[in-house]
Amino acid sequence: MAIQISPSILSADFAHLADEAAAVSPSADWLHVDVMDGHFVPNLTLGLPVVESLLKATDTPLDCHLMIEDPDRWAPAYAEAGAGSVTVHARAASAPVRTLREIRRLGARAGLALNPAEPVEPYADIVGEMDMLLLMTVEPGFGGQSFLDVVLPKIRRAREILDTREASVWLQVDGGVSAETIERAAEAGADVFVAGSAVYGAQDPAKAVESLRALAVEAAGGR
Ligand SMILES: O=C(CO)[C@@H](O)[C@H](O)COP(=O)(O)O
Repeated sequence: MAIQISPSILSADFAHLADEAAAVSPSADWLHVDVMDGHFVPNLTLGLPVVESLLKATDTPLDCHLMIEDPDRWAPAYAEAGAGSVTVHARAASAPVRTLREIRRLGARAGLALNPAEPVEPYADIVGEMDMLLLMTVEPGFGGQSFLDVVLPKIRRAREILDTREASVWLQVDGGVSAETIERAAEAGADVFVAGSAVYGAQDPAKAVESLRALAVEAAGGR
C-alpha cells in the first residue's frame, strides 16, 4: 500500500481555510477534516456547512474524521456531500456495520476509528466492512499533543489482522505524527498519516508533507 499523508486542518488558520487547503494541495493525498461536536470530545470545530464550502474550494479529497455523538445519524450526510472518506468512532456508533455500509453506498470510503485504549481485536471480523482503520495515537480532541508510543503494539497487531485477512484496508494513525515519530508508526505498519501541527506549523506546509512522506516510505521499507 502506498504511503499517504493527510494534513489536518485543525492546525490551520480557520479564517483562511481555502488558502490553507491550497498550501498543501501540491503534495497532500488528503485533507483531514476534524469534525468535533463538544460532546464526544471536549472541543468544538466545524460541521457540514464548512465541509461543503471546502469541497468547492479544493480538489484535494476530504478525509472527514467525525468525533461526534450519534455518527450513525450524521455520517451519511458527509458522504452524500462528496467527502472522499468518512470515519466514525466505533465507541460512538450504535450500528457501526450499517453506518459503514451506508457511507460506502453513498460513494465514500468508510473508516472506523479507535481511541488509544480501545482494542482492535473486537473489530477483526468486520474489517471487510471498512476501507480504513484509524488508530488514534493521542486522546482525540486537540492538536499539538504528544504521540502515544503505547499504541505502537496495537498498530502492529492491526497490521497483522489486516494482512492475515488479506483485507485491502488502509491503516491510518492520527495524533502527534511528526518527523520524530512517523518512522515508528510506519515501521509498526501504518500507511496513512494524519499530521496537523507538523505540517501547518512548518514554514512550507507542502514541503513538510513531502518530508514526512519520505521518512515514512523509508521506514516502511517498500511495504
Ligand atoms: O483528531 C485529531 C485530534 O483529535 C488530530 O487530527 C489532530 O488534528 C492532529 O494534530 P497533531 O497531533 O498532528 O498536531
